[in-house]
Amino acid sequence: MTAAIIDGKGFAATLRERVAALVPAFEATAGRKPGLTVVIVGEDPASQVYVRSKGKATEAAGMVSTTHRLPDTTTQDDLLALVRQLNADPAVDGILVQLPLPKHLDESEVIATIDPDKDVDGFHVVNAGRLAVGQEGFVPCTPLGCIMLLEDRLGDLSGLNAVVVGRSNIVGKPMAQLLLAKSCTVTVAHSRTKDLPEVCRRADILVAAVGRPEMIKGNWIKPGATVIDVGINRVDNGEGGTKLVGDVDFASAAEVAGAITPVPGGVGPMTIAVLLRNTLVSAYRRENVALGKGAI
Ligand SMILES: Nc1nc(=O)c2c([nH]1)NC[C@@H]1CN(c3ccc(C(=O)N[C@@H](CCC(=O)O)C(=O)O)cc3)C=[N+]21
Repeated sequence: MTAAIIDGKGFAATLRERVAALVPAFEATAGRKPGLTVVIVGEDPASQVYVRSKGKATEAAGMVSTTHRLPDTTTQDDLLALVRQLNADPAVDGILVQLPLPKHLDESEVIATIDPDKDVDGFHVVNAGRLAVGQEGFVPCTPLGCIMLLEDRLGDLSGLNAVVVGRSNIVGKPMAQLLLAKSCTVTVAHSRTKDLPEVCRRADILVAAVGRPEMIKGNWIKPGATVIDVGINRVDNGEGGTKLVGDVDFASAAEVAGAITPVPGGVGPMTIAVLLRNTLVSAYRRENVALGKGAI
């Protein structure tokens, strides 16, 4: 193996500490702590695990964590009414509605109802638009975490060829926008892309966000490239249990890449750390407390 392993878990721990260190100054001025409210509908066990770890991380950073657990039988009107109540609550700086929602609920209407200035997930179309035109708003946590890892590793990204594999609204598209804002030459590849391996081999920065376990192989990677694996796929481990793998075939990719994020321990932990960062930023903005540029 030749690639350096990018320690997302360690970077995320440091980011959470930096967020926590900025909470007391907010509290001293605003007279309250930053608050994140998570809404979860239904009993999906994986979602329950994520929501619990978000709650713990929020409290560990010195912020107020509130969780609304709603039953599977919740109606669209009930859910929209809760979101409107949270929009109006001055103690709530961030609202996160855990996705996916049960099938009878309309996700896009729920997201559209969240106040864009409390949308710490960055999923509202207003925030997607702000990102596209370079205005201040909220950027989705996973792609912002990826940019932080890339800049930590490479410094200035300008002029680099970046290939994003995947075009989802929550990762691929915002990732491409962020890389473009950093002056990369950006290609967005997807399931219909012709000769995907050849396109990937042009990348100095390769971001894999397709949701197909171990699809991207070592011989698709330019020697020395930086590989960011956003995939989190639970697969059979061949011993009657399961394991987590990314969208990149780690063993072969690590022979070729200059640096690579592991799964687990790479991008995943960054997502929660950036959520706390966005909540802190929201709190400072909403109370007009100054947070120096580049402070976090
Ligand atoms: N409104 C909304 N916002 C989200 O940000 C959101 C969501 N809904 N729904 C579910 C996905 C998934 N997600 C993850 C967060 C952390 C890890 C994470 O920390 N993963 C660990 C491993 C965790 C494990 O062992 O299962 C790692 O990669 O090392 C993974 C996945 C946020 N999501």
